[in-house]
Amino acid sequence: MGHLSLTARAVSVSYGGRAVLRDVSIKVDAGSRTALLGANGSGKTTLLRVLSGALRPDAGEVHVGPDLLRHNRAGLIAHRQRVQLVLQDPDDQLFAADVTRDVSFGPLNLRLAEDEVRSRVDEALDVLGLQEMAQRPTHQLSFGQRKRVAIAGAVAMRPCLLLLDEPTAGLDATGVDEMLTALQRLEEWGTTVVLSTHDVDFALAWATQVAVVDDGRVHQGQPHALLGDTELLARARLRSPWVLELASRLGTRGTGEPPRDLESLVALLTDRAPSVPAV
Ligand SMILES: Nc1ncnc2c1ncn2[C@@H]1O[C@H](COP(=O)(O)OP(=O)(O)OP(=O)(O)O)[C@@H](O)[C@H]1O
Repeated sequence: MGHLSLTARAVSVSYGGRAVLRDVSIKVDAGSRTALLGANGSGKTTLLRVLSGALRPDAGEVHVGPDLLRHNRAGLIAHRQRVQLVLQDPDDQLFAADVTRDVSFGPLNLRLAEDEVRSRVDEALDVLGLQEMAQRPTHQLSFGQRKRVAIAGAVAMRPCLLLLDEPTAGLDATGVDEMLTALQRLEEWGTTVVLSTHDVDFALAWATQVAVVDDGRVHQGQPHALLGDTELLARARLRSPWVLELASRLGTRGTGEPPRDLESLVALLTDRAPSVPAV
């Protein structure tokens, strides 16, 4: 396998005459961790669909490494063997009776030999930490587990690039930790991951490069530079990272000792008065 870069150049998409992406360019470096950030409805899914080949843009081009994505049958088959998109809602993707059958679907469709299918499915379940659930009916799994099964289905296709639409949305803290472990293993396994999120703090903790969707345009850069640009974040209807928010609140409070108890810290961050005055 091995990492490959993914590039979109001058991409525009409109739905019914309404522009969602306007002359957008983005470069996902081979081996990077790229977070695509934007508010609800900003166009993240649309861009991921363009990158995956599922949506043909009105204008612009997509390249994997040096190869141009062509929207004919052969071009799309070749592209999908390298780039896989996992949808936000696992229930849009899972349909087989149990986990193994679901994850086998893609490799079986490639008409691979039985041994090869089995080895790909084992590998995908292992990377996603799902071996113990291999025989379980998918509908009995938790939402977070179903999300990982959907990713395993894409991983079984052995893509170089994995596009994950909101992989942490709707997960509790344990689910997010399990997803982070899976992302780490995918990276070690040689897959470059691009994910969409509106969680600025998650992007700051995970990504090596970020792209912010703002009114049909995409701004790309280093996480610390872009996510420190509070004007851009406000325009894109995204929250500032909590560390910046805390630092700014502490700054306006003068040079005294910062509060150490949770209640006073929450009060500092939210303007909510503590029930017991902080000393
Ligand atoms: N097939 C479609 N036909 C018409 N409009 C669409 C279609 N798909 C998306 N849109 C519209 O395009 C805009 C961008 O949608 P998109 O799903 O790409 O945003 P998003 O950033 O992924 O949103 P969310 O965070 O809510 O998933 C939205 O206003 C949406 O309603």
